[in-house]
Amino acid sequence: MILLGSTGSIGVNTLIVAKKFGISVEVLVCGKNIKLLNEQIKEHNPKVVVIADKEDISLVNHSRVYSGSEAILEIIEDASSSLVVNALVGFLGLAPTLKAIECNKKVALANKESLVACGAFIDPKQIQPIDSEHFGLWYLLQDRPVSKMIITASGGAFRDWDIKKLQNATLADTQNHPNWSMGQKITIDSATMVNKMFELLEARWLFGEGTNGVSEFDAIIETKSLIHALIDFKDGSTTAHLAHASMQLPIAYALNQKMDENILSHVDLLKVGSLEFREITTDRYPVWEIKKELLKNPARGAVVNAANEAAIEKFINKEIGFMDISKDIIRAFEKFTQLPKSIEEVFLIDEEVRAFVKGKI
Ligand SMILES: NC(=O)C1=CN([C@@H]2O[C@H](COP(=O)(O)OP(=O)(O)OC[C@H]3O[C@@H](n4cnc5c(N)ncnc54)[C@H](OP(=O)(O)O)[C@@H]3O)[C@@H](O)[C@H]2O)C=CC1
Ligand SMILES: CC(=O)[C@@H](O)[C@H](O)COP(=O)(O)O
Ligand SMILES: [Mn+2]
Repeated sequence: MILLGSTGSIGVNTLIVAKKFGISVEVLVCGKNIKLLNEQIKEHNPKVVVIADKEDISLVNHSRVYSGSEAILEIIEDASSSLVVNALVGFLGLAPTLKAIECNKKVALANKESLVACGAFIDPKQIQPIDSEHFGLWYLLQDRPVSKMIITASGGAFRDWDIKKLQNATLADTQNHPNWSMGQKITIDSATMVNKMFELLEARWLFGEGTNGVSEFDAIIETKSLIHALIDFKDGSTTAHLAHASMQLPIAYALNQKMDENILSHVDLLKVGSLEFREITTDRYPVWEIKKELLKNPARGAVVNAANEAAIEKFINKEIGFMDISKDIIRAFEKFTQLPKSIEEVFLIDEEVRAFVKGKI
């Protein structure tokens, strides 16, 4: 397989699962964590590696090392593996997703930003979702009419905070996720609830298309992250996908569709005792205000994604407070209303929205 983002949270879990199933690793791609990359090279013996910066090439213990985003695309084209696991973070993951699809490779997709920004131009048949909620929906889906798909949110780091204190929350505060251990950006997205908004879009692109496409999607908070997805069927039944909070189960299915062995221990409901559900409210999660409008026009995800990435950059640089991330997103959403008509337009909108949020236009 080709693994993009090998040193991240999903990347590391992917290598654990690949080892368990004896899946060979042809290409490793990462950013700046050369120390971990060197350990991965020793253990998985890839044929080629790609890193972010040219200056770091000499630090990598491998004879075939390339750098930069163009090199990622070239390697996807040249490599013989038919499976690309995309665990890059952010909009930079989109071009590799598109390249893998163009090369007719199967994409095991963790990089949700690909679908959020460009779902209108991606054929869901070429995607196997790694995101836990979409894996849950895929797992639950049967040949029966569905009335609604529901995904769950943990509520993020600030679900129990006094709302008045949220504006002054720090980057370190955002990283205290109650249930999952994940990369920095998605953990911020979880705290703003942008992650769940993105996941509604992801669900819409994956399951909302075609003649039997589902027309209603929503999210609720389940504080223990044991239920990941629910499906309301037209007949009045609701089914739920329960599993412990580990990405190894979705990854295992993405790498190996036939699963006849145990990956996780079962959830013991007697030990769990009780579950708590909460509504996602706009006072704590202001970005939820645009949910309805966004789901009506999911191609506007390109705007929301770009605004979110630019606002997060400002938050990390301490130029804005935590609640301003959502304000910036809403401001951009109100200003940019055009729908991209092509992939090229997605990239143009992305550039323009970033410039707007950063105050350059
Ligand atoms: N973590 C999770 O449980 C889940 C994550 N996702 C999604 O999966 C994706 C990855 O998330 P996660 O693993 O948490 O993120 P991380 O931040 O942990 O990992 C990101 C990976 O991308 C690499 N990377 C960053 N910039 C570059 C670059 N310029 N060139 C090459 N590689 C680069 C990083 O390399 P390095 O560290 O070496 O700089 C790292 O390997 C995100 O889209 C996220 O939303 C979805 C569901 C669950
Ligand atoms: C593991 C996974 O799929 C994440 O997307 C997770 O759902 C994030 O947690 P939140 O529910 O807090 O957004
Ligand atoms: Mn998720």
